[in-house]
Amino acid sequence: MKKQIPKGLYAITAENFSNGKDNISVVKEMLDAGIKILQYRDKYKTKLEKFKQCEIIRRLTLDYNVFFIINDDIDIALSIQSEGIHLGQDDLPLAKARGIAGPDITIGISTHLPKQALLAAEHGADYIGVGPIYKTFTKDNVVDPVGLGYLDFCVKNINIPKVAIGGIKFSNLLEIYRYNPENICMVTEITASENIEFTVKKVKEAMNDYC
Ligand SMILES: Cc1ncc(COP(=O)(O)OP(=O)(O)O)c(N)n1
Ligand SMILES: Cc1nc(C(=O)O)sc1CCOP(=O)(O)O
Ligand SMILES: [Mg+2]
Repeated sequence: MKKQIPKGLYAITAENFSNGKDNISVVKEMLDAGIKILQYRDKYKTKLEKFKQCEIIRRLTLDYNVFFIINDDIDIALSIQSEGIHLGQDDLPLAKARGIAGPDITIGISTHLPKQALLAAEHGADYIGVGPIYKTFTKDNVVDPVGLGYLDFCVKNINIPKVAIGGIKFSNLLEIYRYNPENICMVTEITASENIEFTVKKVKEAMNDYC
């Protein structure tokens, strides 16, 4: 049976913005700090390297009862039985991904425009990424910031969970929080933090995210 993505803070790995640490050690710090939704994202490793890291992280996420999502690689997601996969507008189409992965896996779809959000919801996505809200340097070839207007549109018109993403920091968190998306995603604010535990706890408290 499909598990529902929990509400709250959503974290993503970014080994190249992790102060020289590898994904595994950053993930351990994130889980100890209380992260409950984690996406594995790595654009520089081979499939085998990603698979090996994901196998380790899968065991950790089961121990910590964390909702684990794999970016891009459906085959890795299926082989380690993650709760979810995340796909972008240039990845495999949602219907094809659903056909391969089956009904019980959560599929998240990145969206940057109202039409993309409406289509993703209509075609059975389990959540949408809404972004980049602000300018971000974490992702190559990223589209221009969509701003708070697009978040407002999604909150008012899309009835599956919305994950606000892109350039979100503790300093602008409350601007996003007042729109009340189900999830707020921070990448480098967490991975590049000198004290991940402190940062995660501070953010979760500000979001009233106590799970
Ligand atoms: C929660 C969330 N939202 C958006 C993205 C971006 O996905 P995509 O457009 O496929 O780009 P890459 O992450 O693959 O570079 C995401 N990963 N997570
Ligand atoms: C991976 C990704 N996808 C985005 C999108 O809008 O689709 S923004 C993004 C990176 C966000 O990183 P940070 O929190 O460090 O700005
Ligand atoms: Mg992708």
